[in-house]
This record gives sequence, structure tokens and C-alpha cells, in this order.
Amino acid sequence: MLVVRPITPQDYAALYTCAVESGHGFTSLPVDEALLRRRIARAQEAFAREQVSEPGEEGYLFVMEDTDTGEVVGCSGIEAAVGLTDAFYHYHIGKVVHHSKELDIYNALETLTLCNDYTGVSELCTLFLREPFRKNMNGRVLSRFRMLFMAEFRNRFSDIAIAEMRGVSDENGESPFWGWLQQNFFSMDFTQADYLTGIGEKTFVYELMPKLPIYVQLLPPEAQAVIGQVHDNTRPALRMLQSEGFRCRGYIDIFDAGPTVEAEVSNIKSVRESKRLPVVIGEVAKDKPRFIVCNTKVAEFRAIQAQLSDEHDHVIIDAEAAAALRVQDGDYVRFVTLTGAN
Ligand SMILES: NC(=[NH2+])NCCC[C@H](N)C(=O)O
Repeated sequence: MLVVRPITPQDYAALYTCAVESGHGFTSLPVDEALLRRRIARAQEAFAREQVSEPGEEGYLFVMEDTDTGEVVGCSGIEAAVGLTDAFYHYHIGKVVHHSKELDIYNALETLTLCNDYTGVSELCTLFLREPFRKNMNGRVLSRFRMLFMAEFRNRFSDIAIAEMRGVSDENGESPFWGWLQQNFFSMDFTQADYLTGIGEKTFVYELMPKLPIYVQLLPPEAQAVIGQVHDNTRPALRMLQSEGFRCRGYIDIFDAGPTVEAEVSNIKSVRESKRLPVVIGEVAKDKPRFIVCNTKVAEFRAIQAQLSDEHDHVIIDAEAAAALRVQDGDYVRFVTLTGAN
């Protein structure tokens, strides 16, 4: 069975494999031993913190494990609040109108303005599922269980959640948006800049990034064309988040121009539709629908996909699911349907 659980130091090698397999453009999983070990240590601290009244430095990182083989098949994370100890950047797409009444000339232009508008919001991040396991709705589970975690532990997260979607780049790591930045401002290639931000080295961004608003129309056409566009591999993830209610509000990545999508946590579909009920362990009929189900613990958090029977004042799950979730009769679980529109 595939079980989502908090990452532990023993998962280091598996996380490293995910970092290697995720390739370039995947900022939050750089192939860097010190950083990956730090991520694990930060996650351990976050899960160990019992009383959290407001989101802070916590970086939750989970792995999905095949409990039959002990193999880690993917990872997924939530940052409680970004940009509290360093600056967190976006370009905001704005509009200016140059208008002359006298000459009867009207031009509406788009601008890009460097900003830190998402400071303090929660971020869904670091989702990677290894290729052989991209089936049986595992990807949906590995993304959407996070909505259940946020719903269950509301005060650990901000009112707003974002996800930065990977922008357009080719198989050599060349990004059309980065091209003009590289040429005029950065003098380094995309993979290097991306790697530096991934390891938390961001002062060069402030030092080198154009800080004055930029007229989009003055950018080369190939850079304009990818503003707000996602990498082909990211399309399913974007669709999934859109069906949860996430929308792009005009914020894009400063390097590859990929869209950042945003939602009010309380409005996320899986947060709204999730239910929390006590468990009765028993027989579940074969024709019952599948759900994402999690327990209600932090350090001992577990999430799985399973069939269950919703009896309105309790749910019936089978013994195998109960064991995987580490719950007993009377313990609460939170769950949301896995099939359906999503
Ligand atoms: N694709 C990138 N590496 N972009 C740079 C990092 C952007 C991110 N919002 C941050 O400030 O950390």
C-alpha cells in the first residue's frame, strides 16, 4: 500500500533520488546534499512542534512510501509561510494606459513589476512522483492530501495558499523568458540561477534583477509568448489545482515566467468538502468509492487512498487501511472523495 507520512532522516537517499530524477527547472529539489539534509531537518522540527498558533518557519515535507517494499516513490511539501527570513519574489503583471485625449490616441500596455506580495502566505511545493508510480491516481493523492492536512491544522497555515508552477523551458534547460534576463542582467544560465535560488542563495536576485517596471511589449516575442505559461509536464498539476479553485492572479515567476496560482485555504474544494468523522473498523463493500483519507495527528501523520463507507456519523474503513493510518475504533479521520471532477 502507498502511504504518505512525514519524511525522516532515513529517507535522505530516496529524497536525493527524487532530486536527481526531477531534473532542471524543479527549483525546490536541487541536487545538493547539504540542502536536502537541511530540508529533512526542518521538516522534522515542523512535525515535532506540537503547539503552533500561527504559521512561521515550518517547512513540512512528506514522502509517499510503498509499504510492501519500503521504497519511497515521491515527495510533497507545504511551507507554512514563505519569505519571513528572506525575500520571496514575483513579477506582478500590471497595466498602464497611455492616453492622449487631444490626439485621440490610446495605448494599454502590460508591465512586469518585481514584488514581494506573497510574503507570509503558505506554499504548496516540492511535489514529485517517480515515473513508475504515475498511475492509480497516486499523483492526486500526493498533491491533494495536503489540502486535508491544511484543513485539519488550519492555524499552522496562512489564509492564502499558493503554488508556483514550472514555466516553459526546453530539454536543455533553456527558458525563453530567462533568455533576455540572462543577456541583459544576469550573465549566467537558467539552470545555475535556478539552482542558486533553490539552495536559498537569493541575494543575487535583488542585486541583479531589473527593479524598475518593465513594459512587456518591449521584450522579445519568444519571452512574451511564455508569460504565464506552464511547462508541458506541469499541465496536469495545474489542471488539478484549478479544479481545487486555485487561480492565477497575475503573479509569475521571475525567472521562467511560469504562473503562480493562489486560493483562499478555506475555499479550496478539498478543504471545503473534506469531512472529519470517527472510525469504525469493519468490512467495506467492494463497490464503495475511493477517498483520500488521513489521520488527525501531526508527527504521526498518515494519508492513504482507500475505499470507505461514509455512515454520516462515522466511517467504516477496513483493518488494512486502519493499520496504515495508525487509527483504532473511535479515532478520527479526515477524508475527501478521490474520484469525481478532480
Ligand atoms: N524559478 C526560480 N528559481 N525562481 C526564483 C525563485 C522565485 C521564488 N518565488 C522565490 O523568491 O524564492
